Amino acid sequence: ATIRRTEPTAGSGDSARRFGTQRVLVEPDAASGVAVMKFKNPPVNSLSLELLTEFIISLEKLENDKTFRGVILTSDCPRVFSAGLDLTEMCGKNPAHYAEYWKAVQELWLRLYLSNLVLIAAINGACPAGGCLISLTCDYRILADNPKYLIGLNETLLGIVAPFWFKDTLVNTIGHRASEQALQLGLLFLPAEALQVGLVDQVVPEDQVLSTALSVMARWMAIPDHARQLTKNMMRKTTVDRLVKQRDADIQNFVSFISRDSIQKSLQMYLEKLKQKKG
Ligand SMILES: CCCCCCCC/C=C\CC(=O)SCCNC(=O)CCNC(=O)[C@H](O)C(C)(C)COP(=O)(O)OP(=O)(O)OC[C@H]1O[C@@H](n2cnc3c(N)ncnc32)[C@H](O)[C@@H]1OP(=O)(O)O
Repeated sequence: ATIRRTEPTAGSGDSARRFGTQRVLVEPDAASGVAVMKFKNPPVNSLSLELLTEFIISLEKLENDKTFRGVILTSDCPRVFSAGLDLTEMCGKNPAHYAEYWKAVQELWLRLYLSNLVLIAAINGACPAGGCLISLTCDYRILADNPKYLIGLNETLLGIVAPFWFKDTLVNTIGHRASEQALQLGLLFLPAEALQVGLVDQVVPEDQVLSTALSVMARWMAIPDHARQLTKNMMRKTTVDRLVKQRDADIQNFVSFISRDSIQKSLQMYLEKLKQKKG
């Protein structure tokens, strides 16, 4: 994928210190050691191969810069945090493309789930499927209180199956029984329900999502990094190792599953339904 980096804006002030790429804006605050990373892939921040690649690059840059200890993930697109994996990347393409795409999805998850940074999701919009997965990799989730901002792993509604590492990430967050129901039914939770089941940690008025994320971040950053990082590693490494051990097999499973005629038909019908919703 071609990556176009955004140039720093001329002049002084915050905008002058922004960096990032075309689809991932990074607003760094060196004084606090916190960066706000905003997805900007209109209209719905679907996780295209380009967005995944740019996300990985921006994250790596922040991980390697010792100035930064915390990152807030949020959306630059109104009303949507992320619509999840880009369905057009999984429809009508060839097996090599599916393999490349899935490898990028795995890579992002691996890097996020064991990131040394404190990651906080400031969920300012709808958050289905892959969008929910990204938020689940964070250390803390804050969701805007809006009945349109549904969150969950709704894969079964599309006729597809969340892979084991999506499932593991959910189970680690809300437990086995709640995950069993949520995954089989493809549940998309309202904010209050998401809070009740433990899918998010806080629900706040829409205009307070970012400020809440910044105050929560201060609390997490008060903990010595080495102790927090080792603890995070202890909690998450087994889950990550499961995928690392069978990464290639997982890609092969994805490619053969997604290439099935029946799955292609289901995805195409789902995309059609999304488009018809407007008309
Ligand atoms: C053995 C291993 C097997 C592994 C199997 C595969 C596992 C796959 C795992 C992951 C699953 C996913 O992440 S799949 C994606 C699931 N996502 C969704 O179901 C969300 C779909 N989108 C919506 O519900 C809505 O778009 C929204 C609530 C997010 C926003 O609604 P809004 O009304 O604001 O916008 P529109 O619906 O009008 O959409 C605008 C525009 O965007 C297109 N669109 C939406 N979502 C996607 C998407 N995920 N990918 C690609 N394109 C998407 C939509 O069609 C509209 O397009 P047009 O403007 O051209 O009409």
